[in-house]
Amino acid sequence: MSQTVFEPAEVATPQRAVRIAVLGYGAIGQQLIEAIAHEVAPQAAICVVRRQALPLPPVAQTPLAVCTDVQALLAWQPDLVVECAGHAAVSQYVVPLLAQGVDAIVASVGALADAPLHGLLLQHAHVSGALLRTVSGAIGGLDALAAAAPAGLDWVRYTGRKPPLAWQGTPAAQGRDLTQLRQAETIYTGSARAAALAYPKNANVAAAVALAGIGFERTEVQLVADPEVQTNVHELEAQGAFGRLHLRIANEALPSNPKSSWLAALSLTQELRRLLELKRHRSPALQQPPHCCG
Ligand SMILES: NC(=O)C1=CN([C@@H]2O[C@H](COP(=O)(O)OP(=O)(O)OC[C@H]3O[C@@H](n4cnc5c(N)ncnc54)[C@H](OP(=O)(O)O)[C@@H]3O)[C@@H](O)[C@H]2O)C=CC1
Ligand SMILES: O=C([O-])CC(=O)C(=O)O
Repeated sequence: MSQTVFEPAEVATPQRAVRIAVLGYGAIGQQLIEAIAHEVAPQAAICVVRRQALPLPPVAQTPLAVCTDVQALLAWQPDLVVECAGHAAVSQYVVPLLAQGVDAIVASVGALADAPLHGLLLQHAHVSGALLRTVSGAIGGLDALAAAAPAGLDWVRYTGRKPPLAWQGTPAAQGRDLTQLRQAETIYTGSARAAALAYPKNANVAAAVALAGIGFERTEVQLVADPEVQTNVHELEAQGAFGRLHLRIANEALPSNPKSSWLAALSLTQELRRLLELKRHRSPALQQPPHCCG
């Protein structure tokens, strides 16, 4: 018998495989799917949501279904959705899926800087009972920040420092030749809200820090293009009644996208592990071989 994500002894009445929808097949999505198929949930049915209906080869013998619209995805009845496609996919897919009671894990945390969208997500999760999880992504220490917040935080600062190449295609490239940068240049200072909205592919971490700590307006953000660094460096500093926090993390970027850190993909995978574990306790029947859409 092939291996399942759940311990067979713990499964009362096997009925079907857990169905995981993955939004986006880019640098993070491909890492995530490899992890699901090889280790996290080898018997899961996976449906990949793409902008175009391009077929995908199976990963570790797991057939990958492909959907290109929300109606087809809803018809497939996913048990949970993992978003790694960008801010637009949050409103396009996560909102209607949450409304239908589908648990969601969101990597594009910066999308929640759009206050009406954030409100809608929370409302749908509340009404449908679905879980909405955002990831710490490319940073860490958010558990400490969240724990410290109720006791009072005086200030929270986040600095995102990446090589110039990682800022191509962003407002940082306007009026500036990033390839000619010889020293570190601050390309943004301001609130986490404005950072997340202006840099949707680079400031999701700023949004995650804001959500964990003192919110989008009060979280101070600095973004730096730095030719001296080879990694994506994230720094979190905070002071409050608890004491003082300073965390610095130097992340390897994913080979196919210099903007995105490998840790972001690992963090999404870890959140998926946690959610599957929770779902296993809630509905032990989720385990049998898949029946895919697409
Ligand atoms: N929280 C964190 O720490 C981090 C969060 N992120 C978030 O994760 C996202 C994905 O990162 P990454 O994988 O590196 O990015 P990539 O650009 O490598 O991949 C994004 C993928 O999403 C697809 N896509 C884009 N829009 C849609 C849509 N509306 N519907 C379906 N698919 C879509 C793209 O498809 P196509 O090929 O057709 O263009 C592409 O395959 C980022 O945009 C960012 O928002 C990223 C890094 C860190
Ligand atoms: O992956 C990273 O290093 C961080 C990132 O892009 C983001 O915060 O959006």
